[in-house]
Amino acid sequence: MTVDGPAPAPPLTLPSTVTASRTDSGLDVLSVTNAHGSAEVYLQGAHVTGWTPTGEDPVLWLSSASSFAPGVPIRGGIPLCFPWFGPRAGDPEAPSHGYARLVPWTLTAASDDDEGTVLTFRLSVPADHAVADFEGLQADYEVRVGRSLTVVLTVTCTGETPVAFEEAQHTYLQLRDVESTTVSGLEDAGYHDKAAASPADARRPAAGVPLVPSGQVDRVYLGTTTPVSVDDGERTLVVTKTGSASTVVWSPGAEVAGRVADIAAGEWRQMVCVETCNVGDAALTLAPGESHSLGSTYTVSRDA
Ligand SMILES: O=P(O)(O)OC[C@H]1O[C@@H](O)[C@H](O)[C@@H](O)[C@@H]1O
Repeated sequence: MTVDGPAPAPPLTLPSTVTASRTDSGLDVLSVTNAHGSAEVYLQGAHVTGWTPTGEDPVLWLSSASSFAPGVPIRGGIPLCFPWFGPRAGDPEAPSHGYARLVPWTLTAASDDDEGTVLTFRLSVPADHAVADFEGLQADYEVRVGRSLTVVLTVTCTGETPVAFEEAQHTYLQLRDVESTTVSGLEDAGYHDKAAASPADARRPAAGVPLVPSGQVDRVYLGTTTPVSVDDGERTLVVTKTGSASTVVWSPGAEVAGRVADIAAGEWRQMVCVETCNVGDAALTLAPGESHSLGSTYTVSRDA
């Protein structure tokens, strides 16, 4: 089968583990099923919307109220935030979390190995989303679907001047109930509390204890490079990362979720975002010719 999406030139031959289809709304999606697990990846945003290891329950939360429309971010899975995170400083009209999740990426390779299926994508920014400050950046993304899931975003400075940017794998993890879930691995890190009443009050010291998210949680943990474990009482999801110096944890809570059109009533309880990232003080600058890779590996184990 060949991919009928935006400009893979020449069209790639897909392994038998991968099928390509197009939604009624015109989005191209790749479905992966191999001996180790299954996954779905939309070309828009190179967005992994689902991953289920064989015999497990789905690991990624996907909103039942999400839009699946060209140019609209998908709510759930692994949105890629790039080349900025949140609102763009000094540009209130710019889309939240950058343009990478809004535009189709090009599938550049698809193959199987002993551990699963590997898909790679390249971001080609259309003119209506191009931002001059970031024109010198090339972004490539590798998705490995197996017993674990690994995603790696590699950014290369191909221009002639240094470029600064932010990046995040904004992963929504599927839970039983966020308010009885324990997030461990960040307790020794100070954080910037985006939910604080005033910016002057937003810097917080390390909590010293694991986080049990209650109500709205929106935190940028600083200086975090080690794994984060998310235990919902039935299973533990572990996020191991590379090339990342910050971690965002986001749970909207009832009040904020009630104002988000693409989160259905009560569904916020079944997810938490643990985001492998380089944002804020951890933003990166690449000199001409330099590359940087940001990676996350997700594993799941049943609690005893
Ligand atoms: O609605 P969006 O643009 O996908 O963002 C969702 C959330 O993403 C989180 O990463 C941010 O820290 C939150 O502040 C934000 O509300």
